[in-house]
Amino acid sequence: MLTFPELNPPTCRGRFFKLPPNRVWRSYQGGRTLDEIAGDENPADGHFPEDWIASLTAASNPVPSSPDEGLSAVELDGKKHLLRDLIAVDPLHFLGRAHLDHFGPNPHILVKFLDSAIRLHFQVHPSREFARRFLDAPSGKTEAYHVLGVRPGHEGVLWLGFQRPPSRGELRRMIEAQDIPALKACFDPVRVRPGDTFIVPGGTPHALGSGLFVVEMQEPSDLVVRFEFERGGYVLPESARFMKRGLDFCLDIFDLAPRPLTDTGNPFKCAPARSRALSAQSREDDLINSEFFRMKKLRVADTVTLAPDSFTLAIVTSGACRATALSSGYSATLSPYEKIVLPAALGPLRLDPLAHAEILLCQPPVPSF
Ligand SMILES: O=P(O)(O)OC[C@H]1O[C@](O)(CO)[C@@H](O)[C@@H]1O
Repeated sequence: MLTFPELNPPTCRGRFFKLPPNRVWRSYQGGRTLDEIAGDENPADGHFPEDWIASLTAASNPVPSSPDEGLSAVELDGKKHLLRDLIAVDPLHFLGRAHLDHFGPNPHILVKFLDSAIRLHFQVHPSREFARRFLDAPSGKTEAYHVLGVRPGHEGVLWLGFQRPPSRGELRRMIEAQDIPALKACFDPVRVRPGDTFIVPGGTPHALGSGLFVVEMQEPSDLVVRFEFERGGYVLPESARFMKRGLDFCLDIFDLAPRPLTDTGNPFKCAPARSRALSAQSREDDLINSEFFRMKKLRVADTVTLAPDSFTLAIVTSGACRATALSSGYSATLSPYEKIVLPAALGPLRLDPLAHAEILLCQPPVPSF
């Protein structure tokens, strides 16, 4: 076990941890909404359109801004520590025995606020199976989006799966020629609204549209094949297109099955699977319960007590509340868009709403998967 002079298990116990903004460089532009949330006097879109939350995953960028880019930090007794280091001194407390035995000393999820000013590059991520078999990586990048907002003046669309898939040869031609109209014609964009949730399995060609503000949850990796080379005036260097493996290797990642969207069904949309009362006026909905991650939505209108069974990331998506760890009395007010890490062994957490609050709970998969 690692030890740090000022970090030891007792200092981590009996409390939860607020996560400050952790902005990450990306090749597309956005981030104005994140600036506004941070209280920036001159909010503006730029190349920091994402906030990586509870991240132990390093960003893979053409020119890294810092070696720790992507890794979340927390403040403890006035000092900043990487969440990775905090978990390393007390992994059993943060993750629990079953998780630790099954997944190792890592929360095994990556969560982000993603705030797009423009449509992202068309891209595809490897599935877990592909990553393990051909990339020597433990995780692929199945991902999910929970839509929080659509900027005024933007349509609010996602491009998910090929509705009219090209053959492998046609796809190679479109990518080599950067025939974007032909690539676009393979998709029917999907209109989205705040509150919608989508899951995008690894292998699915996709792009998030412009003006979206979402909570994105994914397997903990930054593996991406970007098959559109220019967006918003930024041209991706060769090394950032095909994971340095070449186009032919990457064509095997694509799911080329047709993914039709019908009036009654969108194969990527998640219907709330289960809803249960937490108290007289508060509810919990299961949005996603998959082998990759779990996401729940709480609507808190009166006092509730939660007893999470694993490492949990809680994000206030509207309203505000006071959170109290009952084992210690440690408490804090949570405002809109604040996020906290709850160690698996924290014990019961009481939430007293200050204004009707909506809270997303993001968790690793149950270890039996
Ligand atoms: O191509 P870029 O700028 O790295 O963007 C990749 C982004 O796309 C996503 O995979 C969403 O599709 C994000 O998780 C990721 O950060």
